[in-house]
Amino acid sequence: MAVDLTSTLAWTTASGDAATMLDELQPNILKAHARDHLSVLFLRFGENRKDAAAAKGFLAALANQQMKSAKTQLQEISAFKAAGTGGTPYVGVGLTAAGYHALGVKQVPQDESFLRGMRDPATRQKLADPPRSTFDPGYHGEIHAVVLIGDAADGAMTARRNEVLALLPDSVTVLAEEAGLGRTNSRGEGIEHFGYVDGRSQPLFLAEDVDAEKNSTDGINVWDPSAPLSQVLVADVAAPDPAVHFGSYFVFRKLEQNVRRFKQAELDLAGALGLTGDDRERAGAMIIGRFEDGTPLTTQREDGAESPVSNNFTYDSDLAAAKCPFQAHIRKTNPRGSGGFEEPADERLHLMARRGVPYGERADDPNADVPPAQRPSGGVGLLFMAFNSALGNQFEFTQATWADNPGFPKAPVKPGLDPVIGQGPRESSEYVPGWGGTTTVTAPPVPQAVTCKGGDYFFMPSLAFLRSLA
Ligand code: HEM
Ligand SMILES: [Mn+2]
Repeated sequence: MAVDLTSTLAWTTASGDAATMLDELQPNILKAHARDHLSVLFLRFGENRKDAAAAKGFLAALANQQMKSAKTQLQEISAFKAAGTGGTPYVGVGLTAAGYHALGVKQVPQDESFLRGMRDPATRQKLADPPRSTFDPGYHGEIHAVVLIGDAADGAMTARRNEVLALLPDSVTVLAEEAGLGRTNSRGEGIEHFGYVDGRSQPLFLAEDVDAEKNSTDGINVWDPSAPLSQVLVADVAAPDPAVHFGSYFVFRKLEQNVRRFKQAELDLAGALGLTGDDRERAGAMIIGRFEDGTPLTTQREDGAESPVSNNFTYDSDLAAAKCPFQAHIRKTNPRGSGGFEEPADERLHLMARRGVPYGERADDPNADVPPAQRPSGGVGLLFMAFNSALGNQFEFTQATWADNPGFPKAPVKPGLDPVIGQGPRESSEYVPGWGGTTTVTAPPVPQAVTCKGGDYFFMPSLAFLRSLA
């Protein structure tokens, strides 16, 4: 039976075409792979025919020797849960449209944004991206491929990275390498550099994951995180059998975080809204939409909602944004049915599988109450990564039509840009200082503290395609 893309997949009982699909799909797409230690290598292939052959040999060797399937990843997770058995490192590979061209592969994934690439002026304009010349040097030129090597442990990741590098032919250049380093708060939840729990809200593609969410977190009866496979998987047209060989479009963005500026902005907003004492923490929550510990601002006026971090909420009891501002990052990027421009079912289609990892080292504790001057102003950030089945309707839509659009969501007053990731001119926004109150205060714009320093669009093909290159 053909792979049913219209719903979630029960992987433990998958058979036939669905089982083959899992055997040939890369890990980390349907479910996040452990990757607190991550190396991201950006590659460029050589120019001539011989170089293309060498690059193909490299990709096939990676698939044959270093990569595992989505199926194996899921089995490893089960084994770990059952017996604590450790898993193997993740190796993932993606190609840009230019990469397919350089390899001389005729069948190329056809997503329009992918074909244009992130370097294209039209893409840059659409996303309101800074000029490519301001990106880190490794991202100035044409990128052909990305290789991700990830593991829970540094040692295993580094060993695997060195094995991957040893396979590289001389004609393949490493243009850039990023080092992802996961961070956790005192409860062991993953956080980003501004100090907030991240990676919590995700579309879930596996029926088993939806069940786990239902039974071992705050539930799924208010916000249903399930998403059909069609929201992440795409037939791999270059593979031997696109009916069972699938891949996914992969967005990578190196987003530098000026933590000092952001933490100052939290203080400034608390001041502008007249928040006092512990309640000053609410300023940052108004920017993100969750408190640092992940407590959703729309459900609670203070932090402390117990672990596991809640995700079973919508904005239905907060349609006037008296609790959580319209412009808060998580309300802009997932209005949960309250955006006002689309039917809730259509609005959900913009969600993507986020797989980001922080990068950069710092001396201070992100959650400590220290003056902004003691915070890093550069050198740290988020390696934003996400899997999409349609870049234009997911990542690009979220960035351009939601985050960068001052008129989203539909509201009595213009919400303004997403204070975290919005790109473009910022104007003042409205806030309700008293949680659930009626009085509104206008505060100056939160300054931009996230800057894109690199990135591209890739397709992460099936293992069958990669092996077929030999
Ligand atoms: C440095 C940049 C960024 C930071 C610091 C950041 C931070 C966060 C945090 C703290 C959360 C809440 C945790 C969670 O619900 O998982 C979150 C959620 C989210 N972010 Fe970001 N983010 C960044 C970039 C982006 C970008 C570039 C996009 C997309 C264009 C994005 C889209 C989302 C989405 C869709 C959610 C989930 C919202 C929900 O379902 O409630 N983020 N982000
Ligand atoms: Mn704080």
